[in-house]
Amino acid sequence: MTVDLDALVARIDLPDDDARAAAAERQSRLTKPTGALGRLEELSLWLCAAQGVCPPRPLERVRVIVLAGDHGIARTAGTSAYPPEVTAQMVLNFLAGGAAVNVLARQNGATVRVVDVAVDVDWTELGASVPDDVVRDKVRRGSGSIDREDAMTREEAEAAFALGVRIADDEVDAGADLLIPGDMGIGNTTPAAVITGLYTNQDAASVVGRGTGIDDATWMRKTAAVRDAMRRGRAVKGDPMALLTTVGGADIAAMTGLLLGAAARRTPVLLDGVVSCAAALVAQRVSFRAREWWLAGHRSTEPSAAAALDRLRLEPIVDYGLRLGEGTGALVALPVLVAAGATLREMATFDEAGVSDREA
Ligand SMILES: Cc1cc2ncn([C@H]3O[C@H](COP(=O)(O)O)[C@@H](O)[C@H]3O)c2cc1C
Ligand SMILES: O=C(O)c1cccnc1
Repeated sequence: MTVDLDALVARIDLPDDDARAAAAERQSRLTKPTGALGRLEELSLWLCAAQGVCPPRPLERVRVIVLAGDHGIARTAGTSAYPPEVTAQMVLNFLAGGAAVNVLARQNGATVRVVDVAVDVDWTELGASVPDDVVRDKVRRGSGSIDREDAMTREEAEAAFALGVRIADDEVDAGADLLIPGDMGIGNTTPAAVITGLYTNQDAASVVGRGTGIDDATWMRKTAAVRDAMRRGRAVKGDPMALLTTVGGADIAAMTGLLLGAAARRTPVLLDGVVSCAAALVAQRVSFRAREWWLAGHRSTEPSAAAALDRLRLEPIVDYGLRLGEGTGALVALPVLVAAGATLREMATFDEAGVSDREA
């Protein structure tokens, strides 16, 4: 199967400027001093533009899609503070509802879907029973050690990417009105740093962070691995699918497809941490319009997240020192976006409430 990127790009439009203008006009008539709701006003305009309607509809079916995959670099170079088997164990934790993403989703009335894109496990061997819809579309077991070999074949990258697009389509068809990309994969901050380093023109040391909490010696190994992978990836920077193949990972390829698929379906996205920001950088290389459908939920403490957000020109909604992934940062930001929509939708206008507007 090959992915027709041109056809996908052709389906990506810009959000609705008329709805945005109507939102700005309505904001100016609400019972508050002009501009007094600060960034909530800006977010409400964005939501109207993305939904193509003013006032905005309540967000009723927010879906977190956790894309799980392992990364060979965690085994060969030991770039994580935690062992690789945690990826599969956490997938089971997500399914049982015990992870941070489950708790935060429940708090917000959002739901979580987990997809095994490339977890390095055979579930039956492990003696675990995993629902068919979680494993059905698995692309491979783990991704290659990107400091020395490709993450996967081009065919696998395209299959993973197409899976992401398909997930976006399925979710939107099922009524999703906001998508949150979540990541789970020990070692995944390494390919995220590689991609971000390449697309923001920074060296390895500037984009490598502490991930799950690595010590100095591990940081040095991780930085060397990122440097080597960046060397391998530099030549294919201009070809997003080749970049994903060479130094990405199947889960990151799927996330890239998900972000573009959401844009093609005119569906807003709240980005999360380093992995979704790296996928967003790749997706932006495919379509510059796609970015207009995304908001940055939060600024992770990882240096590559800040670099990527800067390049994407996205100002995060919250900056709470989170460094977890899974979609958690986006879920912490979600109530702010919900509040922005609610004020624009539900506040009385000066006319309705009989409140005197400012003198013209
Ligand atoms: C228990 C646990 C739960 C997690 N949930 C998300 N991550 C996050 O941390 C990992 C990336 O960091 P690094 O590159 O340093 O391995 C990914 O699994 C990411 O999803 C977790 C990590 C752990 C250990
Ligand atoms: O902020 C993130 O997204 C992050 C940080 C560390 C590990 N995993 C994810």
